[in-house]
Amino acid sequence: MTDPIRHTSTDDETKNKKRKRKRGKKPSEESEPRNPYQAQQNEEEEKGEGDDNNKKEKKTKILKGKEEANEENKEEEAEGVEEENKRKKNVKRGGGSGIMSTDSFDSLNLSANTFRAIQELNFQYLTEIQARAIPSLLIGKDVLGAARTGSGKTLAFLIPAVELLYHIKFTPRNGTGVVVICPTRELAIQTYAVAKNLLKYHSHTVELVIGGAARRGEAERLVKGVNLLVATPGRLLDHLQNTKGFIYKNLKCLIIDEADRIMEANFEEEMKQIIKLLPKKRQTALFSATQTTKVQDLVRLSLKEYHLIDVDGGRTKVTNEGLKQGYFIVPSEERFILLYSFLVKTRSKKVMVFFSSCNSVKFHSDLLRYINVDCFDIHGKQKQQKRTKTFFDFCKAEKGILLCTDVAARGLDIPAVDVIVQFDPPDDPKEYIHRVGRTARGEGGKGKAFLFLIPEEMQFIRYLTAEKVPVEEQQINKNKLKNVQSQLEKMVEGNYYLRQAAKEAYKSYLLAYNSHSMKDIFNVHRLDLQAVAASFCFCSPPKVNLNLNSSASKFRKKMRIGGSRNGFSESNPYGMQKGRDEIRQFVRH
Ligand SMILES: Nc1ncnc2c1ncn2[C@@H]1O[C@H](COP(=O)(O)OP(=O)(O)OP(=O)(O)O)[C@@H](O)[C@H]1O
Repeated sequence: MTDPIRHTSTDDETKNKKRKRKRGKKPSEESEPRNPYQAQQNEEEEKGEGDDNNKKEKKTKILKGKEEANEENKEEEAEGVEEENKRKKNVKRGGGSGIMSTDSFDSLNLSANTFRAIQELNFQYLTEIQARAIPSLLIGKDVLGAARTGSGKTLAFLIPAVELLYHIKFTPRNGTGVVVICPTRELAIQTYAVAKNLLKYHSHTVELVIGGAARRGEAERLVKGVNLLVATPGRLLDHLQNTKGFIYKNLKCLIIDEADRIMEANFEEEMKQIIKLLPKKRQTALFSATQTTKVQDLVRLSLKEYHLIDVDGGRTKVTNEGLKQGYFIVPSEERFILLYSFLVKTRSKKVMVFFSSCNSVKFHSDLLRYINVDCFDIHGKQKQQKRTKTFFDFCKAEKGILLCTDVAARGLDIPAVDVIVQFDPPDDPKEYIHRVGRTARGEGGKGKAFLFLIPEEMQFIRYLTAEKVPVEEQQINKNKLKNVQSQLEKMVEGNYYLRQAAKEAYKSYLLAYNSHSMKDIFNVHRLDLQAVAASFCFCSPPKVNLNLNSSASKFRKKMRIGGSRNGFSESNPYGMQKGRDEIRQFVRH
């Protein structure tokens, strides 16, 4: 069969657009809280410090000489210093719009081995969250850390974790001293890679335990002694309960990344059990870009006296400076056509497209490939090996399209993503923030994000605005939309596999819609099924067994028990959160 809407790739761009992250520019002149472990540092470090001191002494002499020669400039300099101090005051405590602080890594007095690993990353200055969280964690405080996406939270908790292991001289015989819990396997893989890098010059052991991986190999490594363990909740609990010889009684520090996500319904129970099993006498750190009341539950459950570090409190917007955000109001039947036209236009870019279900990712990736739009796809129904390979391949790619579910919404630090498309809307504004946070990361990062909404969903913008997310409507140039609907319909009709995939995707779209947490906006009963079917390339709605009414009535019943029909109010702008009986995140329909 010939492809009716094949497009050529002869105009493939050759631009090499590797972007380097900008770094902080000015060194700090303020003295830093001293690392309490400093006195214990070993000979190797002392030698390093000795060299440093010599250099510092030399530098001071040169500066002194210069000062004497420039007596007359002193006044000007003093003014300059005052200006600089004012500027620093702003930047240091979040007054600036960037993410960097003026503190450098050498001000932290880290062990030579950690410092060397950081130097190799070419990082010189701390980000704001690092400048504020690391000193507190180094002195053993519990921390609840909030800072926008892409602002360096990973190092903010991993550096103190590594320093802790170093200073208490943990060896494999001591078992696990630090556990880091991440909500998704890919995020755990990424965090493990950063931890491994930081530990490069240390002798401590680091391991990863995640669902979908070979459990036995993990167990064997745990028994040998893993000092820093990165894990997803389910697999961690499994090992805590079932792996004999896994020593966790010496645990000194528990770190929970994406803390609000970790407390979503499908992890909450596991987290409670994990916390019950782990030693009570330990340090705990919770981090996320977004906080919810659920985080407060976790705080009560796991933190003692803690430092609340909210870097972005008081900002007028919660998303990154370099991020331009827009939304399209597009009728259901034109959604795929708009996406297709958009992806063809942005072929030279690195784009992530979010869907509400695994089946939808699967169908759309099959369909796009079929019409010669190459793409990656990642979702929870794939084997872990494939997921991991896709993740790394997309990380390495300079351009390309990744279709994904919210499994890729949190924490992933994929280099140089240009555009985020939310083809299906997120479950709430917080998930929106995490999705768009996959671009414009780090200091000076730039990117674009586009949200697709059907006219019935327009109210969602109100909730984004209330959460300080600046979005602007984008006009659709109808002349630029590819006129391929009838060809697509014929193509899907004529291909058994595509037709089946389309049917599954259509069904999953409706089920995901039905389980949306903001039901007053995303009401499945208001959808025009003919138009929805068209967006899945059907000329009329396919027959699928949904039983939406029964789930909807179950939902309504639950809400009545809760005492409120919709739960909307000023203080609860999303409504219906507490009583929701179906969790849409990571849907596996
Ligand atoms: N001090 C630093 N200087 C320069 N770049 C840094 C620094 N610290 C971290 N980065 C880089 O910034 C990027 C974002 O960091 P990270 O992934 O830790 O963000 P995050 O705050 O955890 O984001 P998210 O909320 O999305 O999980 C990474 O590529 C990281 O290597």
